[in-house]
Amino acid sequence: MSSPVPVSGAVAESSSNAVTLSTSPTISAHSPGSYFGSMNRRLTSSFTAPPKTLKPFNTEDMKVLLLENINKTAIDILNQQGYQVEVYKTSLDEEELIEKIRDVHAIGIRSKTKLTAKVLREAKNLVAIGCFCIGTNQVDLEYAARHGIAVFNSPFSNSRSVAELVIGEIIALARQLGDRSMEMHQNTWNKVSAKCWEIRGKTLGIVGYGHIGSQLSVLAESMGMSVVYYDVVPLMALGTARQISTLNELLSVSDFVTLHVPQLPETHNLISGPQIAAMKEGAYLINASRGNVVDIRALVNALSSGKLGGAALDVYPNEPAKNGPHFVETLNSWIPELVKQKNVILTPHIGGSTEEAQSAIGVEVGTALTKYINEGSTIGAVNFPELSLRPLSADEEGHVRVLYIHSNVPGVLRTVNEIFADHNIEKQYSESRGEVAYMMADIADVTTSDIKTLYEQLYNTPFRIAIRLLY
Ligand SMILES: NC(=O)c1ccc[n+]([C@@H]2O[C@H](COP(=O)([O-])OP(=O)(O)OC[C@H]3O[C@@H](n4cnc5c(N)ncnc54)[C@H](O)[C@@H]3O)[C@@H](O)[C@H]2O)c1
Ligand SMILES: O=C(O)CC[C@@H](O)C(=O)O
Repeated sequence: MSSPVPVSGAVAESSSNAVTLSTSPTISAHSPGSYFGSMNRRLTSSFTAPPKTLKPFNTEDMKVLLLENINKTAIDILNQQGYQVEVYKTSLDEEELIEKIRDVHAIGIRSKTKLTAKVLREAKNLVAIGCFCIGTNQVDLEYAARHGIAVFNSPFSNSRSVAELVIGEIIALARQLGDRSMEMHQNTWNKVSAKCWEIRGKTLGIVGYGHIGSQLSVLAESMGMSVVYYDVVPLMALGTARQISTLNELLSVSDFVTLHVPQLPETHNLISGPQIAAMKEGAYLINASRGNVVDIRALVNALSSGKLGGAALDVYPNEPAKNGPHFVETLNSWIPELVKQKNVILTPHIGGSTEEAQSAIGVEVGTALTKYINEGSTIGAVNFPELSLRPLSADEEGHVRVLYIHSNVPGVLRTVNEIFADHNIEKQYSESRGEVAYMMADIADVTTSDIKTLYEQLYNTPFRIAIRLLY
């Protein structure tokens, strides 16, 4: 544990409850030294008293790594907190990632960065992960939860962008726009109408009627399509759409089939040879969900045999970590065959890549990260119990907020409340999710020396996964 040293004058001045405790630059939320320090930040309060400045650590010690070209809105939010923010436009390969992640308290990624157990094992200081996207399959969520790392995402900020892309692709496939445009770029005039269709009156089959699927349903109906959908749970139909009880039935009645399911073991190769065989002759397949939802070899066979009239793919089993000439055979062995097929639109995972979506995601996930780091709020976490307490106000002197992540076993609250016994517990809230539970508590009548004792006692409890004390 680092030995207490006086806080700097600037911080002491800015905070009414500055204490003579500080931290080393290697501050860690998982070690007893981690809660020492100070934080110069104002919290909003629902009370008339001015907000209290919580001081979990020196903000300049807080290191955030942002990968994959995360939007400026997020960078601004994190910079405004005074964190040290390091930004990369691309993902990092595993070796570089392990090197970088050792040092940081929070990391922001999109869909390319694989935060596996192997990588997370090295992330000794990591408190939070922000997935600046919808999908969280790139993170080992369970490992993260078991090691006290909260994961946040943006569940619907890019849904509209994906739905609009799919609408564009439905028309582009029906009119063979990709091929006509490519021919013109190669100086070939090829005016044809054979197998080109209006979309009015055609049936769109949506697999997965969640945020994206249901948004798409509304757009497609407004253009005169009939919509059917298949989902593993019963869901309210929007407009005149109709839920269908089996995937095979949906496949057999749809002119266009579009996939909007998450990456799960059950959705791996959800569409393969037998499912394609169940589709209508000349139908079209669109996949903007995750790459391994479609068996691409089976798709290539169906395109070359003429069974399918075309396909649009935005996602692939293996995707390059950065822009450039990387969509080649060494990435996925079927690429040379796929790119030869007629009426196939291939896009580089851009479903959610619009200015609107990226800016909204930056705000949403950037804010969730700061609220967790500064206040302990886990609202919006995908692997943690969701909890929040109102911020402390400035007139609440001598208070400490305890954030205690622990194994979900009997007897924890009894033990913890014995540790709190000499103090008034003003608020306490606990929630579990699977094997992990999270307790937030605001404790009154706490002196500076109590903080250290409280921390040490909590640290030594057998159920502890991670602790932070904000004061
Ligand atoms: N291409 C892109 O840029 C892009 C952008 C955003 C999201 N996505 C992907 O799209 C997926 C869907 O996004 P969403 O926001 O609509 O998710 P969502 O969670 O709102 O909806 C998913 C729906 O799929 C259903 N589902 C799950 N398993 C199923 C199965 N086996 N068969 C049928 N339905 C099943 C769920 O019940 C749910 O209703 C995301 O998980 C993400 O992987 C891709
Ligand atoms: O922006 C990305 O990289 C991912 C987009 C999308 O697949 C998502 O999961 O939101």
